[in-house]
Amino acid sequence: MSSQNPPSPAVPPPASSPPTDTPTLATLRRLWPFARPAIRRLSLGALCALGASLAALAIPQVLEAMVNGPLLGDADARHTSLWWAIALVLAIGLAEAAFIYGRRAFILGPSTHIEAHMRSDLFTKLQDLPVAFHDRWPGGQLLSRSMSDLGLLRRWLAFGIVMLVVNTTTILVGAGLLISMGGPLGLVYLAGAVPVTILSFRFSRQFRAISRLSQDQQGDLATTVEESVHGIRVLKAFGRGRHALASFAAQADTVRQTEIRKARTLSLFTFFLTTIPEVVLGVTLFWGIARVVDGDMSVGALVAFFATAAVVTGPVEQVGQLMAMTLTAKTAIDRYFEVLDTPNEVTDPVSPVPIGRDADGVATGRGELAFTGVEFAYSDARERVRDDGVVRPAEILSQIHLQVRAGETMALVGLTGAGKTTLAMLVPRLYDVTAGSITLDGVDVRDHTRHDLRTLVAVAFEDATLFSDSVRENVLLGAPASRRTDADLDRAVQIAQAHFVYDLPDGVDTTIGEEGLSLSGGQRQRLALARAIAARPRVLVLDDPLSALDVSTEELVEEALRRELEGITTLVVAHRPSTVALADRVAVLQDGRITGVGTHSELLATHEHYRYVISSLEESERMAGRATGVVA
Ligand SMILES: Nc1ncnc2c1ncn2[C@@H]1O[C@H](COP(=O)(O)OP(=O)(O)OP(=O)(O)O)[C@@H](O)[C@H]1O
Repeated sequence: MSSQNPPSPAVPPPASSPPTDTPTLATLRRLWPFARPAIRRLSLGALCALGASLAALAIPQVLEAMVNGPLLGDADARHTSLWWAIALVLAIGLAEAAFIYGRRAFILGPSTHIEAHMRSDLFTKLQDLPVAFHDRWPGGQLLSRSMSDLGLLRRWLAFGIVMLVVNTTTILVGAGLLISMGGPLGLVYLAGAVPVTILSFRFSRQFRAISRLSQDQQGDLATTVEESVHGIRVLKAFGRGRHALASFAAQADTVRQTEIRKARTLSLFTFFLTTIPEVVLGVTLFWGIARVVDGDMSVGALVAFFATAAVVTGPVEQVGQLMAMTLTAKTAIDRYFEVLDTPNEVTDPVSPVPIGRDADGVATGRGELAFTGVEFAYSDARERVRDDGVVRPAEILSQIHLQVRAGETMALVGLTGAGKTTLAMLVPRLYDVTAGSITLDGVDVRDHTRHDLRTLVAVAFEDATLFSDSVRENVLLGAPASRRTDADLDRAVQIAQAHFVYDLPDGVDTTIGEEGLSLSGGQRQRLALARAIAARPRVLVLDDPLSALDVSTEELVEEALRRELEGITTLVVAHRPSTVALADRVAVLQDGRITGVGTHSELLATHEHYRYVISSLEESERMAGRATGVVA
């Protein structure tokens, strides 16, 4: 039943991958599933906008009737007709205002809903995508896609698309009226559409490329800001603030220059869009007056012609802005779907094996862990020719065979870069093995849903990530619903020796700030450990989560772990001899292979590389002033 996934194909990095360049209409069509629920309100909004522009076009018709009738016609009828005409213009003007209000009222809601819906789908996708994806995609690129790109899209939905439809309709209806009213005069006016169309194509091509560049650069800039804020302590400690500022300023200047190029391209296009209709209007004005003088056209028709032309000129001049908005929205949609379309290689099986749970919903099982012929390569690792002649990313782990007995604490030991963390991350499927299998109580970990597997396996990393929330919420993050009581919280806190939480200003309800920055490294690590314990797993994967603790506190934690978590299988990545000494057995990882398994003393007696690793760890401890004397 095992869902043997193929080796993960490389996730394309955003910076080096060619940007998606689908035709604009094809891109816009992708919005349909999001827009469909709101189509009624969007259509009503578009109808209101259309009504407003038709009302604007109707006013010149009344003007024509007014000029030809009351103003130039019979003096007796002038008075009454004039009032009627004024009342009509006023009514049409009020209708136009009402339509504009209706457009805003109908469209505002749907556009914000579409934005929220798309943002939530993006967040769900980001949660679902494997760690390999996040290794490749900088945070700022994801942030800019979920925030500024979707904001641009909302503005386009609320204004751009509607005005584009309305303006196009106004121009087409206006063109029809101009031809019907002015005959050849209308045709001369419309001749201006030829250069405008040619320029529009050129503009569209240029603007699309710059718009993409600008949005990508803004994503990179967001990444820099995010990294600088995240690493503010390092920057300050190394006095690199000025350097960081200089490189940020250079990057910000690149964005500024791209924005200027973008604005220049748009300004040039707008210049032609404004100039061409004005020139054509001048020519038609000259010819129109001549026609009136020759008696080929009435004064009222000429007034109406120019009033209509004035109504049409506005939308023509706005075409540049609206096209720019549309192309920017298209880029935003492309960038959004680049993430949404990324295939997920770490998926749930079609027929998952359910996990056992007790009456309280806590996972049950022995927790026996077995690695059989496990191989692993990071998809972005340097490629090399393998024995079978196939070029593949170089393997980090190869031919791993390891049995971790139920309830046993197994330490993983090896030199730096040997692959210990990588091996530990394969258990909860943060990455999938590229060959071989990992089983938990005889079931391939890929045969459980990821949710179930992560109920069975809890992880605590050296780099403890805490969320901007209370201690309580941070610790009970992964706890089963029935095990979220104060007693459960206290138990996890006790085992992790995190008693300091009771001394915080609001005790366990204290908000610990973004990533728990207000806590020390050791305190953060103990909270991360408490979180793993509170999850009530069958297997605990500890990636050196006690590295920031002093040896005596580490011993207390380890003792509590052994005493309280009896029966829970623990795989611990060990960087300190003291951690190793507390394990039941130790596995030696050497150049991506397990070269020895046994108790600490057995390995000391028989395994040369192990002795070397342990003495290196001892040496590091000594240099850090924390000698433990485990080897001796
Ligand atoms: N996301 C990644 N993409 C590509 N290579 C990676 C990635 N993460 C780790 N590596 C590489 O995999 C190898 C093993 O790394 P790993 O972190 O598993 O070693 P480790 O034994 O835990 O090291 P340490 O003791 O220093 O923590 C290293 O060469 C590392 O550069």
